[in-house]
Amino acid sequence: MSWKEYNESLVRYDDLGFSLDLSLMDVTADYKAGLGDKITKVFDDMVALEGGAIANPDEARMVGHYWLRNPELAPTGELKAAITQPLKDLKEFAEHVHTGRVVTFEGKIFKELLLIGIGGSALGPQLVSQAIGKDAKMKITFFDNTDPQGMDDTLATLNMAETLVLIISKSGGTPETRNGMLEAKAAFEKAGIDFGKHAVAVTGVGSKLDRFAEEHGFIARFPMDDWIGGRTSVLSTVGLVPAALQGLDIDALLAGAAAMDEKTRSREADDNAALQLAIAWHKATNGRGEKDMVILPYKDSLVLFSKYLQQLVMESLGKEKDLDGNVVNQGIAVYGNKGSTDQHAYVQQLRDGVNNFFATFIEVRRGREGKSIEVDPGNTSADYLQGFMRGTRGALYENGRKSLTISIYEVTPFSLGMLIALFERTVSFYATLVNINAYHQPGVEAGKAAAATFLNLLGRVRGRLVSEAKNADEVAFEVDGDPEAVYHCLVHLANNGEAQMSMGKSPAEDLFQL
Ligand SMILES: O=P(O)(O)OC[C@H]1O[C@](O)(CO)[C@@H](O)[C@@H]1O
Repeated sequence: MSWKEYNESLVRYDDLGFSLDLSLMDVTADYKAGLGDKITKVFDDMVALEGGAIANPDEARMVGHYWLRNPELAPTGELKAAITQPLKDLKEFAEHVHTGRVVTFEGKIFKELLLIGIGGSALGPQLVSQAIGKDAKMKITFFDNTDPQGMDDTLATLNMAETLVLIISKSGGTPETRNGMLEAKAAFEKAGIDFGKHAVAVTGVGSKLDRFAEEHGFIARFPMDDWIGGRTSVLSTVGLVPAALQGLDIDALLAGAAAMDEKTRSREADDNAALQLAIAWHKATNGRGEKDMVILPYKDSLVLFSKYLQQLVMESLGKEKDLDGNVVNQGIAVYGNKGSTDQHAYVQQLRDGVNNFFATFIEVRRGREGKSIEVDPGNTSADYLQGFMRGTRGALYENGRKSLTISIYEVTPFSLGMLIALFERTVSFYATLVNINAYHQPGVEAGKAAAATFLNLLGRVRGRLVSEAKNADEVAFEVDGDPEAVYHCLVHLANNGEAQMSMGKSPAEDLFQL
């Protein structure tokens, strides 16, 4: 670590108040030179992707999230209109909600939002509201799971009579989101509210959700296009409808992303933060995901950034095969929370334990608006936050642990847009470096199919319960199922009031009856 390396490795965008310090990643000029041809391909692939090539060969889709903040880039007028028109519509809709032209079932102003979605249809909106939503016009809560207790707990915090429900699902067929919507609908109806008059859908045109919304007279429907992936959808209708309803500055969010896109579109490799970051990931992980990425924003409002990046990075890069069909089992594991809090949790292991990670510090230069008190002579809380961040970087490096530091001036819609765009493009670049498709998610389908098989078995097991006690082997024989899977069905039914269970000495001896 040296002053010279710091100066030489820094990518600084003074006009954006942004810098990326890679001096503690030890990426040498020779390493970069060794990636020469791949770097040319990185730029060529990006030109093709932004030009509307089929960048997701498996699903024969274009990948157009970069157009969302610069619709002029969209390859056709039709695609451009598919961005600009919904943007205009959603702004107008938010204004109508705020000014009372769109009102509740009882003719009152909507004051709260309940967003129902999962994965990319929730994580982006959650990040945005946590990061920049402190003065939001409408309070927002989320259903992002099919946990019934979680939904009950969330519903209990709402004033349903004043709540607008946003159901967000690109495919319109995701079971967790469908369940959440049906649960909310039942709760609203129980409270005497016409659900459709409180509901808005963001989904693909013609999807199951779209049809449901039409049939149930939803107040509004916003389209989500197939050329936007869920994990890169935060700057589409998915993120912008809730953000506009919260009264957040969506133009600044988009402008921040557009500004970072502009900088990182440059073929000047040394001045391209996304490229330098992708190369640093490659060096740290040996291009094979050998190290995990620990995200440490030193700012409470960015606490969800690691969760957001977890999906963006892991769903994009976690792939079994490369583009030539070779088994490569790629990916980079992402976790984190915030500093300095994590110094009192897992940073001990980072410093002294297994060296299987590289850290990403996110520095927010300004501590707070206005004056600070001195917490001890001469020092403020912000001084401490900075001290802990600088100290941790140094302590990690001393022990051979790599880190990089991204600095922004403060967390604003603009800077959040920049950060989102930076990581989106870094993921695109890295995917080219390691020759994988970042834009499909075949692995998720396996879990969905297995869940459907379990639900089918559960239905059959449920039908075999009688007043006479049976063990799992007996029921398994009757339904022609695997005894362990049948046992879990029986335990589930017993724990949810649909069966009685008496414990034996082992699961095989447990008995179940109606
Ligand atoms: O918006 P949808 O279609 O409900 O999908 C939600 C999430 O599910 C996934 O498709 C994975 O199952 C994610 O990629 C996506 O963000």
